[in-house]
Amino acid sequence: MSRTLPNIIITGTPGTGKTCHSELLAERTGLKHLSINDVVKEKECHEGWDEEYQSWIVDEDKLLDAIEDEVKQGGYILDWHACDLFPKSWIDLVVVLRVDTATLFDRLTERKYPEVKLQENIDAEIMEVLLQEAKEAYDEEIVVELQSVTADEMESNVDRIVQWLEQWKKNNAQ
Ligand SMILES: Nc1ncnc2c1ncn2[C@@H]1O[C@H](COP(=O)(O)OP(=O)(O)O)[C@@H](O)[C@H]1O
Repeated sequence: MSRTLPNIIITGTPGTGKTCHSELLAERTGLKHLSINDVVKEKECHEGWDEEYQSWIVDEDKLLDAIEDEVKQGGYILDWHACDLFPKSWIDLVVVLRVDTATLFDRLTERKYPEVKLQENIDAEIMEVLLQEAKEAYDEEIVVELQSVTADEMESNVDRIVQWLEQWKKNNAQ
């Protein structure tokens, strides 16, 4: 079944700006912002709470089952810190947000992340874990890496995605 609207993943290390970008993009385009964190919580797609990391232990199969019917219809912005679990056939664009270490440190400190989680996320950003994950899971030409340090960058990132969306609509017009 072909979609009349695309699905876009906005991913990156926690604190890179996924939620801010997703909300702004949803506002500008009418695409639906799907915060996977909220789905995990609300639909209980998890196997409990990890005290050390202060986060849910996600049940990926349950999560995919919970969103499959909606997402397959198209028009979703999937906002999450992982991307390689979503089937390739669901996804049209993967945006990987990036920030420098100092900025990420400040943002995560402000969020009062536990030390172990803070360090792990800083390391993941330095090692480009999410970018590699995205490139391995999807065709490289649909993976876009964007800087997300300043508000101006967020504006231009969202503008770019809006332009991409318009082009996608033209290419997929029936
Ligand atoms: N491009 C940006 N420029 C300035 N501040 C940003 C930018 N992106 C995110 N932020 C700030 O960083 C923090 C984390 O953003 P958020 O969207 O919640 O990240 P994520 O969803 O990736 O964890 C927020 O306080 C937000 O205002």
